[in-house]
Amino acid sequence: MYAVIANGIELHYELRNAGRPETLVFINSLGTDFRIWDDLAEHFPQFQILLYDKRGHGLSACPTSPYTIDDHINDLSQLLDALEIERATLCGVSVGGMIALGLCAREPERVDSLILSNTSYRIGNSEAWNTRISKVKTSGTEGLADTVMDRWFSQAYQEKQPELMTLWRNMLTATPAEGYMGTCAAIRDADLLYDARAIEKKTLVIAGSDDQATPPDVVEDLSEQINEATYTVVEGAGHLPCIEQPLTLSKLIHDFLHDPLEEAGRYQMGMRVRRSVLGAAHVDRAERLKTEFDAPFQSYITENAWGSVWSRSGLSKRDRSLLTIAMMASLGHEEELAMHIRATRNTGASKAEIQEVLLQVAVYAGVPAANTAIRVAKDVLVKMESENP
Ligand SMILES: O=C(O)CC1=CCC(=O)O1
Repeated sequence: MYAVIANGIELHYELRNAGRPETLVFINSLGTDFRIWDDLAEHFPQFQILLYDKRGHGLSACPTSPYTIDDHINDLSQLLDALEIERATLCGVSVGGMIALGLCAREPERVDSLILSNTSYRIGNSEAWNTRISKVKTSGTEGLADTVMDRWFSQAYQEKQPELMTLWRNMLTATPAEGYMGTCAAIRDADLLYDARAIEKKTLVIAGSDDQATPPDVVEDLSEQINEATYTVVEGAGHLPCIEQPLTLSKLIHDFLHDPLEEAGRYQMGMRVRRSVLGAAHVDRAERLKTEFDAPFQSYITENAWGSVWSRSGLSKRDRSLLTIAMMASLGHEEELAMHIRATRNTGASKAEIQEVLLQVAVYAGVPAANTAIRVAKDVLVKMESENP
C-alpha cells in the first residue's frame, strides 16, 4: 500500500508497470475507489499506470466537507508532482472526468491527451445534489445505495452479475459520508464549460448508451465544446463502462491513443518515440550529424521504425526492446545491439532480462552469436553502471 501527502492530505495510490516512459492516470467517480479500473488497466501493459483514491474516498484521507472541484484538481496535480510524473494521459470517469478536464485546462503542458468517460462540464443540478447531500446526512451512503446502483449499472449487467452487484454496492457504502457529501458539493458547484472550450488536446469522449447519471446527450454536449474531441457510445453500458465492458473500452482507448497520424504526423510521433527510447542526446547527435545524403534514410527510420512500429500499443516498449536485442544479437549487428542495450535505461528492461534474452539467443541462434552479444552487452552495461552508479 502506498501513500503520499499531496495538497496537505494523505492520498492512497498505486503505480503499476512503474518506469514505463508513458503514463496513464485513471481518475475515479463519486463513491468508488480505484478497484473500478482493475479490469481495464490490465490491457495497458505498455504504460506506467497511476491509480489513486480521491480525497474522502477509498483509503485516502477524508477532510471535512464540502470540497471544491479545485481541491480535487489540486490533489491530482500535487500527486503527480510528488511522484515526479511530468506528463500523462488522463482518463477520468464522471467527476473523475471533470478533474481531468480541469487539470488539462489549468496545466496543459503536463497532459498528453484526455479520455473523458461518462462525464460533462456540468453534471446534474444544485437541487438534485442538495437533496442527495441531505439524504446522506440522515441515512449515510446506505440510504441511496439502491438508487445509485441503477445509475451506475445497466439493467443487463445487474441481472448478469448479481454477486458482483453486492460488492459494488459495498464499495459505495464503504465510502465515508463526509467524503461522499464533500464531493457531491464539488460536483454541484462545478461548471467547467470554459475549461472544456479551452482544451487543445486530443480528446476521446465516451458515453454509455444505458447511462442514467450522464446520459449520452449530456456527454455528447461536452464533446461538442472541445476542439479536438472524438465522441463514441459504448452500446449496452451504464455509467461505468470500465467495469461493465473493459475490453470494449480498452479497444477504443488503444485506437484513440495510437492514431499517430491524427496527433502530429508520423514523423513527429516517430521523433517522440525515438527520443523516449534512445534518449534525447542520441537523437540530437544523429540530427546534428545528418547530411543531405542520409536525410531520407533518417526520415525513413523515424517515420517507419519509430512512428509506425515502435509507437504501436500492442507490445510494451520493454517487450519491443527485449525483442530487438534478441534480433540484433542473432543477426550479429554489434553497433545496433550496443545502442539497444543502452536504451534499456529508458524502456525499463532490466539487466537480468537482458541476460535471459541472450541465453535464449544461444539456444535459437547459436552459441557464437550469443557469445559476441554477451561481450557487447557486458561492455555497455559496465559503462552504463559507471555513468550512473
Ligand atoms: O452517483 C451517481 O449518480 C453517478 C455519478 C455522478 C457523478 C459521479 O462521479 O458519479
